[in-house]
Amino acid sequence: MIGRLNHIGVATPSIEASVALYRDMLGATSAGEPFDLPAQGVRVCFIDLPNAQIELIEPLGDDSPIHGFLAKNPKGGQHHVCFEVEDILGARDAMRAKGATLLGTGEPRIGAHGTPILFLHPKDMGGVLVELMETPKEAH
Ligand SMILES: CC[C@H](C(=O)O)C(=O)SCCNC(=O)CCNC(=O)[C@H](O)C(C)(C)COP(=O)(O)OP(=O)(O)OC[C@H]1O[C@@H](n2cnc3c(N)ncnc32)[C@H](O)[C@@H]1OP(=O)(O)O
Ligand SMILES: [Co+2]
Repeated sequence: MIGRLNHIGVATPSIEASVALYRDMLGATSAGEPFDLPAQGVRVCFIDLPNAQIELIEPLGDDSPIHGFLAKNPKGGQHHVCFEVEDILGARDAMRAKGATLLGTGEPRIGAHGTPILFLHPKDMGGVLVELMETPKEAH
């Protein structure tokens, strides 16, 4: 069911500091412009890699879903992995049937790439917060 790895989500207290870290330590120089996703409670910045992206995420607003993570991991850390799927609703129903816990209402929301996304609770996914993202149509 899952397709390519789209991105690795990395939570950080400072996107600016993390962009500098990835640039200076790892030579990752292709960071895009940061942008806010108020509906998702995060500020986002993508670092392009040859085969995927690093998604740097910073809390945005008091209700950000990553405040808890950063309280436990003040320097930030690997937060989630995002896999592409062809059909987000089909994937949702299949995961639900297999006993995965869908986060939020279970209805897809629009993510940082402008396509529908869902999250699966880490407790059912071997301790990994899994994001499913519908493959952008132009990618077909
Ligand atoms: C959407 C824009 C962008 C995109 O790609 O398009 C993004 O990806 S933004 C990403 C930020 N948004 C989300 O993460 C939404 C889904 N996340 C959540 O709903 C919460 O973060 C949740 C429920 C996973 C955790 O919430 P919280 O930290 O407040 O709850 P707890 O502290 O009670 O944690 C419960 C349990 O889960 C473990 N946990 C928490 N976060 C993670 C994580 N990132 N990876 C692995 N495990 C995680 C935590 O340690 C607790 O475990 P326990 O054994 O019960 O102590
Ligand atoms: Co993500």
